[in-house]
Amino acid sequence: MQNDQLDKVLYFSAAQIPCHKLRWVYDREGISYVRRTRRHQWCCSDVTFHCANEELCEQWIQVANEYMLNLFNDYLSHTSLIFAANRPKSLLVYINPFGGKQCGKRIYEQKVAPMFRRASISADVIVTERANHARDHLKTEANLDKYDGVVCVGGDGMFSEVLHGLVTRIQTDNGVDQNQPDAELVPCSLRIGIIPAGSTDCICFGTVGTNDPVTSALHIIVGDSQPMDVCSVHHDDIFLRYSVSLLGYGFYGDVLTDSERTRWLGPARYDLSGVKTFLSHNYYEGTISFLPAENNMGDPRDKLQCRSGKNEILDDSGWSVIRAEFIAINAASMSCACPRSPKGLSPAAHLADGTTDLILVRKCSRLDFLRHLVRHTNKGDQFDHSFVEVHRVRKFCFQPWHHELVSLEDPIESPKKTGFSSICSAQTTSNYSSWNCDGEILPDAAIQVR
Ligand SMILES: Nc1ncnc2c1ncn2[C@@H]1O[C@H](COP(=O)(O)OP(=O)(O)OP(=O)(O)O)[C@@H](O)[C@H]1O
Repeated sequence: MQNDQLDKVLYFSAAQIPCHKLRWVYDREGISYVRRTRRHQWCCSDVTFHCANEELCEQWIQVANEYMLNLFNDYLSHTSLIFAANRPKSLLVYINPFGGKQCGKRIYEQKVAPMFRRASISADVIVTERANHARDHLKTEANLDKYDGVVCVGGDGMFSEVLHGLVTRIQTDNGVDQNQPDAELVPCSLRIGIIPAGSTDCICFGTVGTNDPVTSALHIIVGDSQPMDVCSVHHDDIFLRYSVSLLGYGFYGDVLTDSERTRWLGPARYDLSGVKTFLSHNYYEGTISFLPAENNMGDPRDKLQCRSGKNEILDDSGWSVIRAEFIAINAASMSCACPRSPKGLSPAAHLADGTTDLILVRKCSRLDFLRHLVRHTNKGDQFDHSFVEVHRVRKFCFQPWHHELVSLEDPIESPKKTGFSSICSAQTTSNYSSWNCDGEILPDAAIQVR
């Protein structure tokens, strides 16, 4: 095959197929594109090149490799994804071997590392040995000057570790006190890549649109980037955590608290805890105060998604205050979509404009709450209920109120905990719920978020 023929065939192959549905496979035998059909099968192939001479074959592979990466560059820029010209050359990779179905190491070694090698990216790999290993290493030891980016192989918890490690390190190096809620944080020049290998992988899904390690590796290789909002969470003047996806009090806090007891179940633990928490049907009293975003930031119900990264500094007037009984308070800084809930908690949440979508679900019947939950999985509008309101906000505070916990089914007496109901209400002894902050439980219920 002549050079120009290869050029044409490769061009047709790459130009006609959306990049997230495209994979390439090549070995000593030749090179082929693999394309996903409508029935989600992998069908081969648009180009296959065979060569008896090994050295010549290597040369073809090298040439084709350069062509393919250039074509993906063109493809990405034509489809208006934000494209950064400076591709990474050196990466620091953290693998959580225990995330999701415990496949992180295999995914990286079999799918991602070969692609990085072919793209001439050098990677220092650390397989974590304990929770917070990646965070602590980034905070104190890692020589960040050596790298163009940090990659985490795992789920949302792993991403959160890397985010905390990096942001904290940059602030420490620059003398910024994270405990000051109004401190101006120093931006971090290193980008974070996510190779999905967790249970929900909601951050990867919300930014890339799919949970596929090969697609994510391609985005990393070509230097694609997506800015993201990061919320800081404080209790009085103590920094607690950063959040990029969901801050949930009530229902999602209770689900997480319960699911932590059954980690051995793997991803199925969320289903079990979801059902138990739903059946418990707890509600919590508290005061939520929030600073609404300006009108030009859109509305959570306008169905207009935005990934642009605009973020103006504005004044702090116009706070609203609501005191009520809530089944759930959720702040979604991104859609929080995942394969199970393709729309997510707030389908039109903007990815990077300095706002979060605050969803307040007030006390309602169990059936009404079920209707609300089911609408996350179908075409119905989950905000179109009298007991649900949603606001796009820049800041908010929550203060819980002491309250004797009662069942909605029986507001006079406390629930009796026998038989099946004891399973359902096993976690309901507290007056407060907890905040689920991107999959981690916060130690305080009273928080300030900006
Ligand atoms: N070697 C390790 N041993 C035990 N825990 C670890 C280790 N490395 C990381 N962790 C912790 O495991 C937790 C869960 O990891 P991860 O987010 O990768 O998977 P997941 O919880 O299954 O997925 P998701 O967060 O998407 O639901 C993280 O909070 C992380 O701190």
